[in-house]
Amino acid sequence: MKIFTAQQIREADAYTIRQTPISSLDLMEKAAIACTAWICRHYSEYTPVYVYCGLGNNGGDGLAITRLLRNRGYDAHAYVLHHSSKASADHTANRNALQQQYPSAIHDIPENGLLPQPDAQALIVDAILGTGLSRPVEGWTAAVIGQLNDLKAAHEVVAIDIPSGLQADASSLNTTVIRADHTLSFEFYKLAFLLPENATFVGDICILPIDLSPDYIAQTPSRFHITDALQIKNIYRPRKPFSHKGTFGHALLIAGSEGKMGAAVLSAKACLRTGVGLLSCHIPGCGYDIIQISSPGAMCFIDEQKDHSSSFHTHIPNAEAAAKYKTIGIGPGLGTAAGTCWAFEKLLEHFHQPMVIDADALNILGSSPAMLDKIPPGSLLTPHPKEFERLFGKTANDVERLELLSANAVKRKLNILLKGRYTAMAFPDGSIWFNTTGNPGMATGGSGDVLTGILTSLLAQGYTPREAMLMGVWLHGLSGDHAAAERSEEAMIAEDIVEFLGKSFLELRRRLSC
Ligand SMILES: NC(=O)C1=CN([C@@H]2O[C@H](COP(=O)(O)OP(=O)(O)OC[C@H]3O[C@@H](n4cnc5c(N)ncnc54)[C@H](OP(=O)(O)O)[C@@H]3O)[C@@H](O)[C@H]2O)[C@@H](O)CC1
Ligand SMILES: Nc1ncnc2c1ncn2[C@@H]1O[C@H](COP(=O)(O)OP(=O)(O)O)[C@@H](O)[C@H]1O
Ligand SMILES: [K+]
Repeated sequence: MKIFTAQQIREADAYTIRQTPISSLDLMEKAAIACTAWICRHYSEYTPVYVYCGLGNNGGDGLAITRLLRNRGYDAHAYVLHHSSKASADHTANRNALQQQYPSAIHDIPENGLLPQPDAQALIVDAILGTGLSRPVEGWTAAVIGQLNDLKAAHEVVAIDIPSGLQADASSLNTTVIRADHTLSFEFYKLAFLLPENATFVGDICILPIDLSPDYIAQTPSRFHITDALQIKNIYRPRKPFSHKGTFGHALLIAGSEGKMGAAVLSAKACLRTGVGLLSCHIPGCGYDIIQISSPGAMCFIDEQKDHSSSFHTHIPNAEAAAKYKTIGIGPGLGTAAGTCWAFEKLLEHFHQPMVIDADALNILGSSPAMLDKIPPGSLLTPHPKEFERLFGKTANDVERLELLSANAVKRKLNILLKGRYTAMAFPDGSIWFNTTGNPGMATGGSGDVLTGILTSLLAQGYTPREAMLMGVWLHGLSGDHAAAERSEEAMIAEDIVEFLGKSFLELRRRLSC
């Protein structure tokens, strides 16, 4: 699914009005019908509704929602805030429609006027400012938003299209923005919804289709995207009847150190459960029994060191030997001992196929930036925000961080993801894809190690690095969702993500047969 900028959304709107029989007012009505239906599904007709409307089309939506809620028996009132000198045409048309049917439902609040004190249990609907925001809010408008935010402890807030004050495509850090519990947005996610710094503004997101022109959507290029099930279904390749273990690649996993063998176990299990043909693990001496007992499907090399690994480079003594392994996954629980750093550098001398680099392997790169230049093009780097910062440096806000992520993916021809609620995946072509599967139950030690195993497995099986990243991150989140559904977000642990990989694959297969 594409993510459009506010400007592109305006163009989609205009294109739809030009190319189809639908008028701009009809489109607003569709949007308002969808929002009203959502509100009616979630709040009883005894809920008083206070709709705060601006003077643009976002306010027009609010006025139409007030009328439609009244039609459904709700005690809804529109408070029109005079933050500007003139109202938009569709705002005025909807004001007139509300005035005609329910004159007592409209309340004008002049600039610097006071807001009403909402009844107990009232729902607040924010239709003050939408994608037409042209500057950060300040003065009276900021004060109004501040007052509404102060009511949040006692009232739920539903934002229409986007929380007022939030910029769709730029950082809104240190500006005044509505703090919504739910955001009902039209047709597309906005980039701002996916940034961690906006989590407290956006709340839960619901995307409501309003039938904007499919032609415009298909023809218009976008740099930002959301991965969806259909796309993953197209990437997924079911196994052929005559395939054998050689068909699905041999992966080498370099992981674990004393006290952190669990990370190696989780990665190895995930790699096996994702379908790799053969898996060899290189681990320190202390981990032999642990890996052999926990993951009997994996083969095992033991390092000469007991507590860390320092000789894994010997598996790839020259370019010919590299061909034995389709890919290498390195990093989970590895540690950053001097011998490990040295062996990693030596490994990169002869291994030039795309590999998966995570955790301590990223930390090693962070403290030795020249090594970054030696990472094979096409490799997958999987930092969480702290590892990202160690690798590429600090940024002032989340939008700048996305740019830094993308710039490195392009410059270094790497596939780099940034983990989070909506993991961002940056590709060498400059595009950025966000993943929506997953849940806070995955915020538990070892979840990332599982992802490394999944990605390593998919690369070994011959998926391209881009396919492996898109599909692996999606599967990882979906398996986390299955684990949470069955075992709760609290009780689920990283191993559960591995256990539910099977259910996720079955779901992919089912979708394939639909
Ligand atoms: N596209 C779609 O798919 C559909 C879009 N629809 C809806 O249209 C919305 C976009 O409407 P829009 O373009 O009229 O802009 P909107 O957000 O109401 O703001 C403009 C007003 O705000 C003002 N203003 C701006 N910044 C300000 C500030 N910082 N502080 C104070 N004032 C500020 C500006 O006034 P001025 O700049 O002149 O002072 C003007 O009065 C969109 O979000 C969605 O809800 C649906 O109805 C149908 C389908
Ligand atoms: N709130 C969340 N919603 C969705 N996914 C999450 C959430 N919290 C964590 N995750 C996922 O869990 C994984 C955690 O990775 P990481 O921090 O590297 O864990 P560890 O180092 O303990 O293995 C990431 O893939 C991340 O996207
Ligand atoms: K709004």
